Amino acid sequence: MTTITETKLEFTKLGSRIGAEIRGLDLGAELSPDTIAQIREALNVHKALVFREANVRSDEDQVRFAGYFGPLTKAHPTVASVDGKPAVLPVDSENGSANNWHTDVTFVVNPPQASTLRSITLPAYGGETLIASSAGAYRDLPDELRNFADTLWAIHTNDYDYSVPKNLEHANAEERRKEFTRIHFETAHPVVRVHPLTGERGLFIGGFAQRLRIVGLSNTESRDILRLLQAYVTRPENVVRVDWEPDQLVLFDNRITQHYAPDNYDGQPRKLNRVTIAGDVPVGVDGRSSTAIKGDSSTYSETVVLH
Ligand SMILES: O=C(O)CCC(=O)C(=O)O
Ligand SMILES: [Fe+2]
Repeated sequence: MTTITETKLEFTKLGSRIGAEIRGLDLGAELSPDTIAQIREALNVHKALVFREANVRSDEDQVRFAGYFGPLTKAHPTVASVDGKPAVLPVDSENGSANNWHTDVTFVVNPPQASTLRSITLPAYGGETLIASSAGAYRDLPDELRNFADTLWAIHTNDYDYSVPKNLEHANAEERRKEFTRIHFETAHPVVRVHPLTGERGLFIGGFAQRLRIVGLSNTESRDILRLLQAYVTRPENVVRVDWEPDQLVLFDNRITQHYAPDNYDGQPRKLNRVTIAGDVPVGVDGRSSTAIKGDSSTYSETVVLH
């Protein structure tokens, strides 16, 4: 009888709280179920995984890789995909930079469980992606504040300009904004989300969380509370700064992280493609699930047929 010994993947940690990397894993080839299980396990622990020299050279490679972790979403609820590739969202500096802390697509009731980004065109300097552990942030809260956060709910909406170029001279800024908000979504999510695979708790807020659902609290007051909680997410200890190389893929757990793409490359071209894996409806510490207020996300969540 032959025993197949599977290789143990060696991820190197990039910090104590978030991030690990591996060099030379061939994502251009099919991965075995054991390898996929090891990657999922590493994702549960490290929350953001960097695959360098990954032999990931096409949208097909990226789509196949993302598909190992679950059905894919459409590229975006409102923004157009790469031509003929319904699951692939172009992330192009021509259209601005996501230089705002956010968790992907939290304005819908079932945001992606995980996101992948693949390098295509890189600037000579800058252009990193910062990824933060919202679990580290939750653990850092003083007890009283943590108990308070456990009780809170926030309204997330896309009617907010996080990805729109701030430079008004930018020719298509208004057009981009119209596309981004062409369907108006609003969803109530618990501020503290329990991760369905690990049970770990994290602050589930970010740029689309625009106000708290507390009767009698003004919008300004509720934003002040969100700002206070958000400051724990972006503490340097909770953040990994991922630099980009050609042929690189980054996979992050969108249920327990936020990210930010600094606009620090002086207008040089920068292109990545994004593919997201469909997610579950978040659940708070008391077991209650998120609820949609505005916007039908069912077409977004319809899974994309893979080729
Ligand atoms: O450009 C990046 O590094 C991240 C892009 C991003 O956050 C997004 O497209 O949602
Ligand atoms: Fe994003």
